[in-house]
Amino acid sequence: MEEVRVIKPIKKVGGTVSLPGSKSISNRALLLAALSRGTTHLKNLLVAEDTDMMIGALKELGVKLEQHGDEVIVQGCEGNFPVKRADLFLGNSGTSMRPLASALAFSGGEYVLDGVQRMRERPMGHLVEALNSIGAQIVCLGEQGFPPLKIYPSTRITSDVVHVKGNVSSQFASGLLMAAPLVAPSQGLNIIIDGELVSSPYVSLTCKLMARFGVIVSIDVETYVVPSHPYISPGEMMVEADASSASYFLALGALVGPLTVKGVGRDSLQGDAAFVEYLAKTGASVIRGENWIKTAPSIYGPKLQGIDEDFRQIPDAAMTIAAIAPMCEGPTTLRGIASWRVKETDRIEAMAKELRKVGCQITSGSDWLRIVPPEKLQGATFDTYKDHRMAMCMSLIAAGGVEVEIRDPGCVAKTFPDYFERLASVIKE
Ligand SMILES: O=C(O)C1=C[C@@H](OP(=O)(O)O)[C@@H](O)[C@H](O)C1
Ligand SMILES: C=C(OP(=O)(O)O)C(=O)O
Repeated sequence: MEEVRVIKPIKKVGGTVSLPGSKSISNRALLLAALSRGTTHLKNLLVAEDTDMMIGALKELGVKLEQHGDEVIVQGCEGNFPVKRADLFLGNSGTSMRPLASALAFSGGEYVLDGVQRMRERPMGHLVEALNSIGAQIVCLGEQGFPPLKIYPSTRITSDVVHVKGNVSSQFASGLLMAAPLVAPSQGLNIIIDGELVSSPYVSLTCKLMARFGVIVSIDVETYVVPSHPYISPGEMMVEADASSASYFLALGALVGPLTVKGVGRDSLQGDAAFVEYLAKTGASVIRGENWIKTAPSIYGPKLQGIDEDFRQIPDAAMTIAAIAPMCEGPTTLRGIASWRVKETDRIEAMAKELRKVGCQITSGSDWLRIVPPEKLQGATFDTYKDHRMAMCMSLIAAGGVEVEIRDPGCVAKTFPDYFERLASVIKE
């Protein structure tokens, strides 16, 4: 029988919650540590499915890596992976698939990169085209433009300029950036992002982390100039808490708080830390410290207000805004969310379907979603589409004072295995 998690109506939350490490930082740090000269000691690393995928792949590639819970010690191999032939299974982890494809493209080995069925439906075409345009030899073994990928040995970059499209996933640009310093020609590699760049804070995050490993990228409008330079391990690195995971608790604080999250704050490297700026527009009270954020209900009225905003910079945390929309006064419109359609599931479709169950009126288009809250919220049993964020988002509906059931709650393991336990720990009534 399929497992279901029942969440009783949540009337009040309180206290402080600490959160697991950032997925985006953890997977970048693991790869950069492997590409580095020297040993890196990573602390507060996320321990979840997505980081298991990256760690498993690096081990298969012969990287020496020791893990003790959320601490990992990586012996860098300077990009010269000891294992030259391997089949890598990367689950549904975009932050493993796209960066590893790039890092292995010029490593002189022969590799197959594959994942679960949904990963086979998530686009890779722009990245494969970009890599092949500068001398990589990558073919898509199934449908063109999608995994599984076969990487044939190549070591030589044939140009100092590469173009990559930015409108589908920023992970293509991030992958190219991280791979570039070890294979760039002596004058450097110019990575030009063509067209709009979605999820741009993740590319800034990539550059900031590359800098921690000794490589400085210079940016001139849409051109990223990456020097030919080895990565040097910073020795030790502390991973900050995951800002996307924080969004569920920050939303709860705004609905029935106050609640404080620890480990992410004003000085965060992550784009999703800006989630609270959108939350504040609903009228929620937000206070930020260096590495903590506290939210509480609005001081202006009994309900938060629906908002109409462009969310292309924070696609993951944007889902949390959609999830609280049924409890807001007036409609909420999310724009700039086309990338939702190619993530763990088609998140626009999934969100529309599930929010209708609680009585919302929903309209949507290729890159937008409009949610009109019901007069009276209904409890529901939610499907989660093997999407960790659908499960976490739908749990928030209980803060509207109704009982909810979450099907396949275990899918949160992708980025937040003990989400429901941490949720239970902040519920006061
Ligand atoms: O680079 C990253 O760490 C990520 C980039 C975003 O993806 P897209 O760039 O595909 O929107 C985000 O949704 C994903 O969870 C993590
Ligand atoms: C889109 C996501 O993941 P991925 O890193 O697989 O792209 C996500 O975590 O919401």
